[in-house]
Amino acid sequence: MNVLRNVLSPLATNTGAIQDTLKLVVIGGTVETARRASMSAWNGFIDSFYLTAHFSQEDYPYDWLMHWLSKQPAWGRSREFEITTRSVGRHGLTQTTTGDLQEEEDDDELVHGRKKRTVAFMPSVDTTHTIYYRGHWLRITRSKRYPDYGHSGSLKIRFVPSFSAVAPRSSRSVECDASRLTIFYSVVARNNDILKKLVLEAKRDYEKDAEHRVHIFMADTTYGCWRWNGARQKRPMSSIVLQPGVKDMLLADCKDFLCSEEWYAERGIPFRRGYLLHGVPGSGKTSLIHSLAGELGLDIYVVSLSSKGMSDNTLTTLMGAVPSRCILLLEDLDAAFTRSVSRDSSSTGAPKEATASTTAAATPEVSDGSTLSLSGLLNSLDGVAAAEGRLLFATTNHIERLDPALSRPGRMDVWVNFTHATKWQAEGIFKCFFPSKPSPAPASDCSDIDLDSPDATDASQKNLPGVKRKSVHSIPLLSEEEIATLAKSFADAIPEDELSVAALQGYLLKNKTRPRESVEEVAEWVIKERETREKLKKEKAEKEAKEKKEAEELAQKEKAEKEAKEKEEKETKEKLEREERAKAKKADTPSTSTTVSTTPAKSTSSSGSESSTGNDADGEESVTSEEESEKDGAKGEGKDKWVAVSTPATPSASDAETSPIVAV
Ligand SMILES: Nc1ncnc2c1ncn2[C@@H]1O[C@H](COP(=O)(O)OP(=O)(O)OP(=O)(O)O)[C@@H](O)[C@H]1O
Repeated sequence: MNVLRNVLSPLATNTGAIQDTLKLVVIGGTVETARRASMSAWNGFIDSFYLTAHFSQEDYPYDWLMHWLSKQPAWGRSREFEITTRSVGRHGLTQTTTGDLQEEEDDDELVHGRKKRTVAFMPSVDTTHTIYYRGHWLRITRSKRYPDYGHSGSLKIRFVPSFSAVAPRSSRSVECDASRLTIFYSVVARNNDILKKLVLEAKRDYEKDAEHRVHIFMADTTYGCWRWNGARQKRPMSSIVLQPGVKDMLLADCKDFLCSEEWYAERGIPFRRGYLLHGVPGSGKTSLIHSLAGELGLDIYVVSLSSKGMSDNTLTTLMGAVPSRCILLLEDLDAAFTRSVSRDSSSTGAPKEATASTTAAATPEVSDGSTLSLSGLLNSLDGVAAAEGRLLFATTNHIERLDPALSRPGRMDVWVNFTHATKWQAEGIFKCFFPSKPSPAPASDCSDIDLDSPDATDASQKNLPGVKRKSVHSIPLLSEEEIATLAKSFADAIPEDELSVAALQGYLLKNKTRPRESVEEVAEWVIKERETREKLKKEKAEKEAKEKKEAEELAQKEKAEKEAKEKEEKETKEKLEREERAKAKKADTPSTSTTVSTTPAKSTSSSGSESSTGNDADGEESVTSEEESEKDGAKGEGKDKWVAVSTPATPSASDAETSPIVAV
């Protein structure tokens, strides 16, 4: 008791101080709580005047707004922002910049042969910017949002491109990030009209910029999603040289399909259309699809069925995520089940485990983890989850290798055969390369025209979109008649259906400033081309023969090794078995009878047989025992033969009676 009193006594004397401290704590806490409450009330009050719109990175409006933002002059006054030379938004439009940088940069100029990069200002992540727009102050916050993992505990992260996914055009790989970006737009306004106006303006602006481009999306088999892969300049249909009527037929068919949704719905036909472009390599299949996409204003979604990690599920997911109006491109359909990018004879193209007559699921397990089956492919193309309104284009170099189920009408409605260049095509491509007068078509196709040339009389051409103001190459512009004559001579020198259009293009590219010479030298080139092809063919055949021989030799060697190994294993096994039997035999011998009978073999010949019938049920073992005994005996050659016999540990009376064995 005294001890306790001693402990508490100092406290009792300081009671006043403690009380004061407690008062201070209570008052301080109350004041802080009141301050926080009032702050949040004030913020809530202020926020109640704001309209806030959220734009998520997964959807198109996000791109529109990012595109719009990158063009806002307000960035000139901003104190925190990101500067990027990368294209802006998922759709990667190259933006013009604002302010001083734009004046200093000239996008068209080349520096040491490389194009100058355009610089764009972007809102940095997790900062709030204020922009004045049509009499309103907009508060803009771009922030990262991490996926909601749900309550089930099963975590499924959907990977979406991070902002840095706006990759350079040349890049095929796009950075992935588990987070998504969101933009919040807050504006003080009575109704949401101002936000609607903003979104519409951003959309219009964006679409205007997108007008001259075709956006390419690639299938990402790792995450089962689409990745933006670049925006390409539209290719005019006129730059594709095909037999007369083919382009027009395809274009008309596509247009007709795109405006026939109701017609399909009324008849209960799935609103899809498939085009199979088949034929030799370098004949313009892919180019035509790009050109059609540009003409129809559609994006292209590319799937390579032979890509690593492709499976039925992944393909179904991808097909389900394709937007309603687009071109879905299945490249190299024949390589779908071979996991081979090569198109030589070793690439069968046909499903390995499904014959052409069956559509049964064949799931070839291959080392790269791809488990795409034919039925999986068919289901994803026209199953319940497949998108409506898409134009499916499939290309193949080996139509004969396709499963009929894949190419039947309903899946592939229109087939177009692409052959080697005809004379007609040769003439056409020559004219495309050497136009007789400046063409308004984009410079990347056939109009690499030097407008500084004295022949470029039409000054107005200089302002045409897509026409470069300066060209590195000066192409002489010939008269229409001369071009026609040259084109005719060129076509005459080209053998019908022997060389690919791509090969002709390659030749003309080398001679793009020499139209006359290109015609003079074309016959020689054709001979060289034939020789080269023959040489390549021969080399290929030799290589294949060598590879085949090596493979056969290897197979034989492996077989011989395998056989030798098997033989060795068999012998080892037999030896072990023999040893085990001998051991077992010895183990059967009673420990007390370790004494070895030294009865001469002569006199125990009968006892030996008796031992096999007496103690051993197993005659075989007895024989072995005898054999071993013989072996032992053989060691003492010239002596009498001795056999070892044994007696049970505790011989029964009957045994004692019958056993002829005498332990010495
Ligand atoms: N008919 C054509 N008209 C114009 N250019 C063509 C034509 N065919 C091929 N080319 C040119 O040849 C090149 C290769 O063409 P493209 O890739 O379209 O051929 P492809 O048939 O798809 O070949 P592959 O089967 O190997 O994929 C392109 O640069 C293209 O400009």
